[in-house]
Amino acid sequence: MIPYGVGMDIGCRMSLSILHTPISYLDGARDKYEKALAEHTKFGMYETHKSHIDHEIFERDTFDLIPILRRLKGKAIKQMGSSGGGNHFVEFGEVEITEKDEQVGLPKGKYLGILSHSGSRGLGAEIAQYYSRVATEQCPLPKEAQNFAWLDLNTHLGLEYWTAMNLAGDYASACHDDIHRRLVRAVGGRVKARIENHHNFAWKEIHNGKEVIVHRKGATPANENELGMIPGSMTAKGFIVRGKGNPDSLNSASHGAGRAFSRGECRSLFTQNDIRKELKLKNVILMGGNAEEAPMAYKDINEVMNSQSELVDILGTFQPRIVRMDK
Ligand SMILES: Nc1nc2c(ncn2[C@@H]2O[C@H](COP(=O)(O)O)[C@@H](O)[C@H]2O)c(=O)[nH]1
Ligand SMILES: [Mn+2]
Repeated sequence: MIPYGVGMDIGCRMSLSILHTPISYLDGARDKYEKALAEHTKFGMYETHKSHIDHEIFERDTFDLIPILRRLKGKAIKQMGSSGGGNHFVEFGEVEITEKDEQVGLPKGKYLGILSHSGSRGLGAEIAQYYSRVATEQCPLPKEAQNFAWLDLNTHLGLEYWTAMNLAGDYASACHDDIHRRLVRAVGGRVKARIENHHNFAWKEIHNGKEVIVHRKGATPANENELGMIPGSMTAKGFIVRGKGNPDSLNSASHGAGRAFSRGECRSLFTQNDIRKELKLKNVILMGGNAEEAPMAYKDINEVMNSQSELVDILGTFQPRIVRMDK
């Protein structure tokens, strides 16, 4: 098990709620939806909600049995329902279901959607840092290969990481549920379907008749019939997908459009004015954000989807309309 192969934000994921609400409500009352994002989402290192939910996850023995988790429990409670910095986002937008699918369970048509992107916050970051360091100590490798240091799952430490990683994944999922619950309570409506997936995580799977640990760092699981959400950018459509279980990609697909420009390049390439123009053109409102996360930073998602037509089927799209990010 390679802790760095899972990534430093364990359980970074996409979660899409599809509401029963007609999409015209969003265009008719943009202020209401903006206000909900301003008041009921929290971002970055310092913002947290005033009230916290009693989530089942905090009752788990795991938090008491592993010393690093015992220390991190208080922080995890405080950060529940918040999102990270950088390109983590929460947005309202337009879902269009273009193919009928039993698991999605919705007729073709347009719906109001909430899409969130974030991970396991301080909890996952500290788990990742701690066990990456431990793996490096356990498994001396040449300097240039140190990120590949592993922990054997048949050892105490390996099992500890596996347990902590799974807890961080469940915590990330619970954070998204809390984000969506707060927003739905603020704007009203009912959730008809939820499509979500981790894109930084590891799973025990059978490939070529053998049990292996598949590390997906920046990849969407695309096992046969598995649903997932692949975003584009804050101005481009994202895609609701169903995996084809293609063994050539170890049943995986891309987890987004991916960057065309690094954060450093974005700082010198794009001005606030360029971003404002692009947002206006695509009729998207942005709250927060900066040049590093500019929509022009990303590749063309349509080209990316065309290149992975052997990995996933497309069931629908999500067009962001109001986007909130950290400042
Ligand atoms: N709907 C939105 N999608 C976005 C936005 N900014 C980036 N993106 C897409 O998400 C993935 C996430 O990549 P990660 O490596 O940080 O997990 C990225 O590749 C883009 O396709 C946004 O504001 N809204
Ligand atoms: Mn991510």
